[in-house]
Parts: sequence; C-alpha cells; structure tokens
Amino acid sequence: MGTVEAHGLRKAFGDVQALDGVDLDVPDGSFFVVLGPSGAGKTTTLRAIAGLEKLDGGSVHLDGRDATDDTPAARDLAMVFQSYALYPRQTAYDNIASPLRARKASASDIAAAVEQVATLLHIERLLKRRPAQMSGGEMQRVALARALVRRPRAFLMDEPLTNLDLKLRVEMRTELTRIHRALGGTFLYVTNDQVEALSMADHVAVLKDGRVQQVGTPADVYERPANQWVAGFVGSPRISLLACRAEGDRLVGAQGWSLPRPRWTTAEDGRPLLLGLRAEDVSVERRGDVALAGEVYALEPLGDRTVVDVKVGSELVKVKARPHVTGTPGDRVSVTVDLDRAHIFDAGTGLALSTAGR
Ligand SMILES: Nc1ncnc2c1ncn2[C@@H]1O[C@H](COP(=O)(O)OP(=O)(O)OP(=O)(O)O)[C@@H](O)[C@H]1O
Repeated sequence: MGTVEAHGLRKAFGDVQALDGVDLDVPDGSFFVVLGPSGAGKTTTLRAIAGLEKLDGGSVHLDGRDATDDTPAARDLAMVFQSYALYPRQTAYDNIASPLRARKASASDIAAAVEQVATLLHIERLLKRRPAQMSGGEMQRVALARALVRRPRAFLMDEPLTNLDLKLRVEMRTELTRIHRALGGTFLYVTNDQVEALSMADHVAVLKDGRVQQVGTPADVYERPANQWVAGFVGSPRISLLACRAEGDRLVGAQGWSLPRPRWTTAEDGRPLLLGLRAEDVSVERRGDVALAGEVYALEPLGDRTVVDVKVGSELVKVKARPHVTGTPGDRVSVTVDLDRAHIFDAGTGLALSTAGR
C-alpha cells in the first residue's frame, strides 16, 4: 500500500501563509504531481508530508493511518531533491547501497537490490564511478536509484529534474514514467513545470498561494480548468482572455465584437465574463462564420508552429498557426473561433461557468 492523504495543512512562516488549508488525496500507485508557481507552497507541502516541517494545523494520513506525529523515519517515505545530495567520496554503488546498509541488509541482498535498480535506470556502467566522474543527469539517476532501492511506502520528489539541461529533462520525463510503470509505487512529485505535470502525471493538483485550485487528470486541468487562474497557468502559449457579457443569445465583447452565445453558458445577461480561447482553438487560416476582426500584432516562429498575436481592439488573442504562415504586423485578419472549445469565466470570481457537454 502507499496512499498519502493530507487534510487541511496549514503552515505560516512569519506573516507568509505558506500553506492555507492544503488537501491532497494521493491514491496508491499513482503518479501524482503538485503543480504551482514559485512560492506556491509545493516544497513546504512535501516537507510537511515527510515530517520535516512542523505544521500549524492539519493532518497527514499514510495508508489510512494518522501519521501526523510520526518521526520522518517512521513514515517510510523517500525524498528525492533537485540537488542530488550524493556522498562525494563514495562510488555510485556505495551511494545506492547506503540506505540498505543503514538497515543492516546482507551483502548479497544489497548486491541483488543494487543490480536490479541499476538495470531499471540503465546505470550499470556507472556503478564504480564517484559523483565527480558523472554528468548531472547521471548523478540524478544515481540519486533516484538510491531512493528507489529502499522500496519505501511512497516517493516524494521535489523538482528533481530542474538542474538538468533541456534534452536530459525531456529524456528523464520519459524515463520516470517508465520507472513508475515498472515499479508500481506511489510517486508524489512537485514542479513548477506544466509540461512535466501534463506529460507524466495521472493526477495533477494545481497549487497557488498555499491553496489547491483544482485536482484532476492532466486533461481535466487543461481542457476543463476550474478557474481563470488555472486556465492561465496551464497551457503554452497562455490562454487568451477577452472581456465580454452575455446578451440574449450573443456574447458581446468589451472591444465591440459579438459572437453567438455557446449553449452551455449559464450566466445571466449583463454579468461581466471572460471568454477564454486556447491558441489551438482559434485560427487565422480558416474561414468561418464565427470570427473576430483584428490585426496582426506580432509573429513568433517556433519551428513546428508559429504563434500569431492578433490584436482585437486593445486585447490580444494568441493563435497557433502553421510553421510557415506569413503576415506582417498591421495586416487585417479574421480570427475564427471554435466556440465549442471556448471557456467562459465569471470575471468577478474567476470561476469557470458550467461547461456542460465537455
Ligand atoms: N523556512 C522558511 N522561512 C521563511 N519563509 C519560508 C520558509 N520556507 C518557505 N517559506 C515561504 O513560504 C512560501 C512557500 O514556499 P515553498 O518553498 O513551499 O514554495 P514552492 O512552491 O516550493 O516554491 P519554489 O518552486 O520556488 O521552490 C514562500 O513564500 C516562501 O518564501
């Protein structure tokens, strides 16, 4: 078993409320990612679960049992940090073996366990090297191996890929997913990188200012964001938000545009709303009836696509276009909108309005 539950975690540092009632329910065997910007309280949440941070309030349950007052060792959780924290004078083998030696395992059991985890992580050829003889990615793998060899109740990972270069990060994302599948353990992983969250997680909790904004699958938080903030934080390029109101069967923009009102919008007439459009749900290339008039503001070629910023009145709409789309700032364009995929938020509360049917 390896369930981790946090209920109402509260922690202040002076006048900073780092955790303001954090609830997490991490199922056994899941790859659960806590995603949030810097300062959201991710590390504090992990440290609280590990027993390294004294809480002002709330409780931690491990496998259904109240572990709030347990020592870190009694919780049987393994932490992996962004710094590798390897013993510099020891070989990779000895680093990986150290948790088992501390448990007084026999030399043959240790050798078998290290060999197994080294094979899983493809680091057999590194076992005789010391940290100074390894690259950052190799050290991170050894650090992971040292955590994995223990077979703890769950793994807590604090942005373990942050210090790796982009290519290695991409590789390690795939590797971590594979390792998780092979091991079947519970991974609780915190990051500020939405790509890591969306690509590896089976559950994502989005954290801001010490509060969970939304919990769901990666598809839930991307396609059905609970509020305007989650919609803006998850997704690149950023979702475009246009001020508008419902008027009868139309959505009328503050910048003078008017679109048919999607059936599922529940807002009463006149209430200030925001129309959220993801860059892939709008187009400058297709012709359609449902369109906003604007002019090209900037083009950002990104290799596999070009992001076109279109100015609609004084608001910007980001459009994901084909890689070789042409245009010049100032060109008049029509932005076709897929309203079935649009998002509508209450401009006051920021909450998503009913998106029935999606
Ligand atoms: N020991 C501490 N003393 C004072 N303030 C702290 C301490 N630890 C954390 N904080 C504050 O608590 C808030 C949450 O910090 P935390 O490290 O949990 O955020 P985070 O989401 O992990 O950020 P990052 O992505 O930058 O690591 C921040 O405002 C931080 O400055």
